[in-house]
Amino acid sequence: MASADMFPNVSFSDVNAAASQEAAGKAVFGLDPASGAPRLSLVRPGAEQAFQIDLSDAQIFKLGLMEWLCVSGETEAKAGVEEKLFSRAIKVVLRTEAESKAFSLAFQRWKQQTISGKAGESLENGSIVACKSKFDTKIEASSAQMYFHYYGQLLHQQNMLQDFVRTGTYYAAVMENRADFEGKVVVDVGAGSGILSLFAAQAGAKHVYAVEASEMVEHAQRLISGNPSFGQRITIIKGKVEEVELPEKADILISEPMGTLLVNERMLESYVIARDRFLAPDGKMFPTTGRIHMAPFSDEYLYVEMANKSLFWQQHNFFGVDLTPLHGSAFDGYFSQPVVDAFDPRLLISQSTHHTLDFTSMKEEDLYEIDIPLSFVSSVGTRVHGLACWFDVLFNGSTVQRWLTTAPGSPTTHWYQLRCVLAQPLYVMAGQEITGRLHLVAHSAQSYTIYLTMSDGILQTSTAKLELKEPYYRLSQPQAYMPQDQQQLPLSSLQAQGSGQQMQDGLSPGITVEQERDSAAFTR
Ligand SMILES: C[S@@+](CC[C@H](N)C(=O)[O-])C[C@H]1O[C@@H](n2cnc3c(N)ncnc32)[C@H](O)[C@@H]1O
Repeated sequence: MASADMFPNVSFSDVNAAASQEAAGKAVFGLDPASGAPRLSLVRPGAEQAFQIDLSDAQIFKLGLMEWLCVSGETEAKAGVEEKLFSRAIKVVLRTEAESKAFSLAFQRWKQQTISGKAGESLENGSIVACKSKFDTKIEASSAQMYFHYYGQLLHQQNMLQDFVRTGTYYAAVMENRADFEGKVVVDVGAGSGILSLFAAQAGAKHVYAVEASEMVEHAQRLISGNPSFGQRITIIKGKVEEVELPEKADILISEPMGTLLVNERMLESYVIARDRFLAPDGKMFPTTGRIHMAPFSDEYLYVEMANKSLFWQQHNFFGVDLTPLHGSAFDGYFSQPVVDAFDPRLLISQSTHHTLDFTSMKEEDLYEIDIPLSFVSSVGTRVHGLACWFDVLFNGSTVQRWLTTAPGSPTTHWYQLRCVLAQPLYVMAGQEITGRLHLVAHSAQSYTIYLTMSDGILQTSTAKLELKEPYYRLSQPQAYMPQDQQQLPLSSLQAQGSGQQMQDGLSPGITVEQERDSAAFTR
């Protein structure tokens, strides 16, 4: 397949070389992984790199119907005068006129990515007319690199595929709604291994464009080729959905853009951008809407476990060193980590509330800051240790509406649930109102800072600032549920354990040994 980014059958030669030899191979447009600058690579079979052209200072000249001269320039100061030296000129020959035209368009499009300011910004010698893609202007390059590296590995795709609740629900949602796929053009937004594209093709899609930015495309291509009865109707396109061009509009988008707390990874923004770029008016989206659910919880064990972690810093004589000056910071640090685990829903002390995101109508900017007012009525008199959150998404099919839920008490998914724990718990009575605010602010490392306020409306208000990108994965065997009145780990017992001697194994009685989940560079 010849896409705008890769031309598999070209021949090329170095015009400058004394004994120039024509070589056959492929031409690939992409970004230099080190500098991020756009470049054209001409590669011989066996992946031997022949030439690399930096597009930021390159021009293209038409030599014939299918022949182009790519000239990359270098500026050199000679005797104080800037002189343009043409360091290299490569002749590229395409196979067909159509390919030749696509090659020239791709050259211009990739060259435009050189300009990295904001559109409309003025420079000394004019104003910027093109800009970095929406993704690149929002997201730090180092975060994106780590993110796509993570998804480029089969083990992480396998982790998602093996989440049977997730993958099975997608399969059911597609198969039960064949009418939404049969004879339709589908775009798979962030295709990964290509699994959802294969589901759409199984449901009778006319054609599926599988867009994926990571190196996973190579594996996806093999998976699709190995399933030829469906694979023939799937085209894999390497690139970000913010950047690639598709030849036609889609009738339906399918994607799995959900992270922890629904919004982590900021991929929902890419899903909304893909809607605006690729979806025909009245097209469908699978999933269609998402909801963040929230409820206050009481979990003395969890609270004590978290507070215990910082007791290490209460030692006055650690190899002769007083560690206590750092205890406060360590305590704050542990409570800035949202806890990811599967908890017993009986720990919730009120009905949950939810905040809905309608993927079909929301603006991408709506995801930059999400502000949710909280109001609950406690069903028991207890200590409130924080806010528990989970999410669900709806596949609003023409035939069947299907929900994928990550709620506590439902079959566990790889997202588990998320709890924001207050360093200062509140005490409430049965029937008392709990109010507050959950404020999520997106940042350039593809995640959110969480600001939580909870109040009993009279005397006590507790606040927390948490980093969604750095959760505490508290995963072990399912946590045993202990009724509220039997949770006997008051804070006073904590303080009693403060000596170095008692802290040697770092555990307190009754607390489950946690098992940190694979702490990969990027976790969902
Ligand atoms: C959660 S995975 C889902 C993979 C696959 N659709 C599935 O359901 O198993 C999200 C995928 O989207 C890709 N992705 C994320 N943001 C993207 C973007 N802006 N453009 C293209 N691909 C993106 C990631 O590399 C990753 O493979």
